[in-house]
Amino acid sequence: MSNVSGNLFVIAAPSGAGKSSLIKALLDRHDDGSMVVSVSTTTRKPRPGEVNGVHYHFVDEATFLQQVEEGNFYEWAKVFDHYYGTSRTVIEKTLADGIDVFLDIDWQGTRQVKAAYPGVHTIFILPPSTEELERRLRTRGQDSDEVIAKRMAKAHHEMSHYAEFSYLIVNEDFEDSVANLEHIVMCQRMRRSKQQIRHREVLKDLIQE
Ligand SMILES: Nc1ncnc2c1ncn2[C@@H]1O[C@H](COP(=O)(O)OP(=O)(O)OP(=O)(O)O)[C@@H](O)[C@H]1O
Ligand SMILES: Nc1nc2c(ncn2[C@@H]2O[C@H](COP(=O)(O)O)[C@@H](O)[C@H]2O)c(=O)[nH]1
Repeated sequence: MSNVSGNLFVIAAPSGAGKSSLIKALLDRHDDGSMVVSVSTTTRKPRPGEVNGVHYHFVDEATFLQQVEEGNFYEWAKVFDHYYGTSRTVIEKTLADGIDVFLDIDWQGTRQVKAAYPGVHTIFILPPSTEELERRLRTRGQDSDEVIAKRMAKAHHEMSHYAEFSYLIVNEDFEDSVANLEHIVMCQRMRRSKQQIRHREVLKDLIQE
């Protein structure tokens, strides 16, 4: 990917730790169109209130696998028995337009993104405890006991990958966590714009000579 000017951020966490809520809160604070969350494609069935094209692009398995064959995904993985993937063209176009992009994906997808785009900023969200994680999944009230049990059974494995990420946030107090996430994002934005100013200065000098 060349001439990329937006920043790419991956946020991963065990299911229920709060990553979608944190991304949403950050986007609500910065509603100027400078950052977006990528809408993934999935074979999972919509939860009550989930809207096709807003929360996910909901497709059947055959459609998903055809898109895999066609190379449409930037990354994809099977998570909790369902397929999930990130659209390649949307990511590349949004970044090229100078917009920061958040990917709410699992550790398998994160590995693929790191391999494709080493400049990605990776953030892992931890719950304060296993008990609190389960409480959050239950109070979210959107998954059956069976689904919650499956997600809790996979939580420790997901968390065992935390060291593959550049930043860790323990999501205990929600507002503190949003502030930490915002701090990481703003620091990376500033770094990127300083780099771009420096590149422009160097190019100007070189072209004048
Ligand atoms: N710091 C927090 N304290 C208390 N509750 C929280 C906190 N952060 C998030 N929650 C709540 O926990 C529940 C799970 O959050 P959320 O849906 O954002 O998790 P997630 O990591 O995106 O899960 P999934 O991977 O399944 O999509 C939600 O009901 C949310 O309001
Ligand atoms: N590798 C990918 N993982 C994804 C993607 N979209 C979501 N996810 C992860 O799946 C689980 C479950 O999500 P849920 O909405 O069913 O609760 C969670 O860890 C997500 O981060 C994706 O495009 N690629």
